[in-house]
Amino acid sequence: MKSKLNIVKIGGNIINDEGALTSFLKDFSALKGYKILVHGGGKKATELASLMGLKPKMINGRRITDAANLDVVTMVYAGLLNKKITAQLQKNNCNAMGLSGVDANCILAHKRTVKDIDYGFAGDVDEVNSEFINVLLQNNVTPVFCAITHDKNGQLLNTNADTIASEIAVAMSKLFNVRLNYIFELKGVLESIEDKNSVIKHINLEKYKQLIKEGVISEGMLPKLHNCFNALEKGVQKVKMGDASLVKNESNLYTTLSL
Ligand SMILES: Nc1ncnc2c1ncn2[C@@H]1O[C@H](COP(=O)(O)OP(=O)(O)O)[C@@H](O)[C@H]1O
Ligand SMILES: CC(=O)N[C@@H](CCC(=O)OP(=O)(O)O)C(=O)O
Repeated sequence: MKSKLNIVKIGGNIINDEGALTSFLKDFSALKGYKILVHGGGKKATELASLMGLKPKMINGRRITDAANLDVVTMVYAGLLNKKITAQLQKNNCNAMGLSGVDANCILAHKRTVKDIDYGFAGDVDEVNSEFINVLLQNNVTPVFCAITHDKNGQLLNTNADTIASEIAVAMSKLFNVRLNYIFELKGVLESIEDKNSVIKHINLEKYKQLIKEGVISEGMLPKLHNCFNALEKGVQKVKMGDASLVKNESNLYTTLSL
C-alpha cells in the first residue's frame, strides 16, 4: 500500500497576515508523516511591484509577467517569502528545504501560450522531478516550493502556485496516496462572496461548470478550481479547499471536490 502524502498550498492573503501565517506554519510543522508545502504570495508581489512603479496586471487569476515583473516575482517568491517560510518551519522543528522549480530541475515548464492573451513570462508545467522530491521525503526533509519554474534554456518562468501544487500532487500520486489541500483565507468556495459561511460543501465537475456559468466563481478561484479538477482527473486521491483550520483536521466546514 502507498504511504500517505499531504500536499498543502497556501496563498497570498494568509502569507500577508503575519499572525495567520505564523499559526499556520506551527500547525503544518506538527503534521505527521510525509508532507510538502507550496506557497504563493501574489499579494506581496503586487505590493512590491507597485512600490517600484510597475503596474501589476492579472487576467483570469494569472499575472501578466513582463521582464520587470518577472524580476520582482523571482525576488519575492524564490527569495523573501520562500526563505521566511522555511526559516519559520525550521524554528518549529520541521526540517524544511526551500526550493523553486529550477533547483534540481524540480519543475520544468514552458512559456504559456493562450490565444489572444500574452501572459509574458508565465509558465505552464511540463514535468515534475518526482524522483528527487521523493529522495528528500525519504530523508525526512519537507520540500517548500515557490511559484518560480524554468524552461531548461535558462529562462525563469512565473507559474501560478495553485498549478504548482496540482502538478506536484499529480506527479507524486504515482508514488504516494496524495491528499491535496488548498488553504486560503475563506472557509471554502462560497455560494455568495458576501456571506463567508455560505460554503459549498461539495463540488463535482458538473457543479463546477454550472458555477462558472452562473459567475459564482471568479478571479483567483478560477485557476484554483481548474487545478483541483486537473489533480483529480490525473489520479490525486483527495482534494479539499478551506481555511487554515483544515490543516489541523478540526474543521467541518470546507469544500471537497470530486469528479
Ligand atoms: N465563489 C467564491 N468563493 C470564494 N472565493 C471566491 C469565489 N469567487 C471568487 N473568489 C475569490 O477568490 C479568492 C481566492 O483566490 P486567490 O486570491 O487566488 O487565493 P490565494 O489566497 O490562494 O492566492 C478569494 O479571496 C475571493 O476573493
Ligand atoms: C502566473 C501567475 O499568476 N503566477 C502567480 C504566482 C503566485 C501565486 O499564485 O500566488 P497566490 O497563490 O498568492 O495567488 C502570481 O504571480 O500571482
